This record gives sequence, C-alpha cells and structure tokens, in this order.
Amino acid sequence: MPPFDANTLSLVTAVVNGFMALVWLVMVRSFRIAPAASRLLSAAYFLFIPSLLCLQCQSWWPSAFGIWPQSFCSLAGFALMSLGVRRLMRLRQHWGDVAVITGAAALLMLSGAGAGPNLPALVLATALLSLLCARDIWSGGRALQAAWLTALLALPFSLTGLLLLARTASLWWLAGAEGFFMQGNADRATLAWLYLLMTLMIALGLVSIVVMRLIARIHYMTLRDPLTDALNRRAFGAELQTLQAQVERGHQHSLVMLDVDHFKRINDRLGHAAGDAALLHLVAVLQVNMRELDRLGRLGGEEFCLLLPHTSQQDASRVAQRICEALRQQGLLWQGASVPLTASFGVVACQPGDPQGDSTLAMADWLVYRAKSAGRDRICVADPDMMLGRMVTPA
Ligand SMILES: Nc1nc2c(ncn2[C@@H]2O[C@H](COP(=O)(O)OP(=O)(O)OP(=O)(O)O)[C@@H](O)[C@H]2O)c(=O)[nH]1
Repeated sequence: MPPFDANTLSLVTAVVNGFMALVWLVMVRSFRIAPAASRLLSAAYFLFIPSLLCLQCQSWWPSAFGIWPQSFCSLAGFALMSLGVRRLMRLRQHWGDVAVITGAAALLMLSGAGAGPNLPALVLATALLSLLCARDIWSGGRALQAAWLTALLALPFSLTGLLLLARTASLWWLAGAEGFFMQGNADRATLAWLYLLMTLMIALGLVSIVVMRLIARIHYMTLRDPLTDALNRRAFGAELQTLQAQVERGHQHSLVMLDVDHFKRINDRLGHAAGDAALLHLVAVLQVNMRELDRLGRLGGEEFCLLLPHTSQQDASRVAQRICEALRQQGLLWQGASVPLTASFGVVACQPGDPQGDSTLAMADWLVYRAKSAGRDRICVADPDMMLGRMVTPA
C-alpha cells in the first residue's frame, strides 16, 4: 500500500479535524473566546471526523446503514460550520439560507435511497455552504482588517467551494465517481490531498480570525476607559493633537470640559456603585447631545472633555448649555429615587500655536475651576480679549 493513499490522507485529515474540534472546545471552556461561534465550530469539526473515517467505520455498523451516517455527518458539519463562521464574523444570526440548502440537500440525498445517498446533492450543498462562509468572512471581515487580508481569509472557503462545485459536476456527468472521499487510486489520492490542504487552510484561517478579533479588542481597550467607554486620556490627547494641527491651517474647533459637582458626596452617601452609575448616566446624557464626529474623553475621575470639530466657541457654548440643562432636568435614578446631578463647564476654542493642545486643555481646566468657584452648575466661556472667563448660567 503506498504511504499516501486516499485512506491514509483521510485519516490525517480526520486527526486534524479532531485537533481543531478540541482547539475550539478549549476556546469555549478555558478562554471563553467567541463562545457561541466556538461551540458551533467545535461541533462541526467533531461531525467531520466520522465523515472522513468512513471506510474504517463502515465495518463497525450494520451494512444496511451504508455510507448514510458519514454523509449526514458531513452535511450537518458544513451547516454548523457556516453558522459558526457567521457568528465568528458577528453578522446577523439568520440561518434561513443554511437551513434551505441543508434541507434541500437532505431531501435530494434521500431521493437516491435505493443506491445509497445521492452524493452529487451532498457535494453541491457543501460547496454552497463553503461559498456562504467565504461570503460571510468577506462581508464581516472588512470592518476588522484590510480588504486583502479579508480576501486571504475567505480564500480557503472560496477554493473549497469551487473545488466541490467542480466535484459535483464530475459526479453528475462522469461515470464511476462513487465513493468520493475514500479508496486509494491516484485520482482519489489527489482529491484527498486537496481536501487535507483545504482543511488546514480553513483551520488556519478561522484561528487567524479569532486572533485578529482579539488584537482589535486589545487595541480598542488601550484607547478606551473601561467604565464609560469614553476615550481615555491618551487617545483623547491624540485626537486633540490632530485638531490642533488643523487649527494651524485655519480650521476652527472647540472644546467643552466638564467636571461633576460634589461627586464625592454621591460616592460617600450612596456608595461607589452609585458613583459609577452617575458617571454612566452623565455619559449617556453627553452622547445624546453629541454629533457623530464629536469625541468624548474621560480625562480622569469625574472629569470629561468633549472635542467639537468645526465648531465655534459660541456654538460650543450652546452645546454646553444644552448639556448643563439636560443634566439638571434628568437626575440620576438610583434605587427608585432621583439623585440630583450637575456639572461645571469650561468652553474654549482650540488655540493656535499649541501643537500638543496643552494650553487649550489648561485653559479649559482653569475655566472649569472658575465655574466651580462661582458656585458650580454653570458654564464659563473663554473670553479671548480679556483672557478671562465669561460666566453663563443656564436658566
Ligand atoms: N464611583 C467612582 N468614583 C470615582 C471614580 N473616579 C474617581 N472617583 C471619585 O470621585 C471623587 C472626586 O472627588 P473630588 O475631586 O473631591 O470632587 P467633587 O466631590 O466632585 O467636588 P467638586 O469637583 O469640587 O465639585 C473622589 O472621591 C474619587 O474617589 C470612578 O470611576 N467611580
């Protein structure tokens, strides 16, 4: 028996599938990475194993079963893999198309009942399911990484789909094609090689998608405040620097800094959880009053800053007034009671000749301090002529 006949290669592919089933199981159990997708993919890989060990297994069960069990395992495995990939790519979890393809294939397979399952129907269904996976990776991956990388990740599924489409055609139109995944003649060995190669490429592609998701998540976390999801100080500084560079080219941008009034009292009287809820409430109010292109940063404790691109200081002052009034009207709801929540604001236009934005931030900080000193719950707007703050107290 030659060392790499179709049976040996199928066995190797089955081992690879077994290994991948365990890898996805570990992802769920130990790391809790993409648990729903990992569960589906693990189940899919487990189902592929009997479909690859068909010759060996067939001797274990009554001959009346023929190759039915492995055919259905293969079909179910591909269906679960399609759903798993969709989940992994965070696409809307509709399953109608997968159910239609799988159901139609199952019916067609049964139509060949006398002579065993209708193999072309099975291979066509797996081809279509592979192409669905490629499409899902393409549409879900573009948000995560560059188009060429997404295309590379979708490639194994596209190739598998095309290979299986070609195989369907050969099964339908060429004679003597039964027993596709087994037996050891040269053609079948070539197919088994291709199948092993595709299995390895798909496994590598799927693991790469998880790794990329993790990298994207870590990158996101390095830029965000974990409690409120606002930009952290470093990320906010980078955004501010970009706008400061534009100020040098004549653009007009503004900044609204705010600090919650008597925040310590909320913490002391109602507890730290209430303090956290107050910060989340504040961010919710801010987000309602922000535009899509505005940026919100948490500079520390209960101090936040809004970057308002292409906004004059006067318009920024109106935004601050809107937020100040909204906060006053919507206190924090905590354990059924309304807790008053106000803030003091500083409004300033981004200053030229300040590439890092340090002077602009220092000015805003000083304006907030002035608003606090003047009694809190008010807005202090920079006055460029007097280099002083002009106090605004919304009615
Ligand atoms: N719950 C909660 N508290 C925080 C967080 N970050 C900072 N703090 C608390 O916020 C409080 C801020 O208190 P202060 O700086 O005295 O300010 P304040 O009480 O708002 O007083 P004024 O600013 O003068 O109105 C401190 O007690 C911090 O421990 C947080 O993420 N969650």
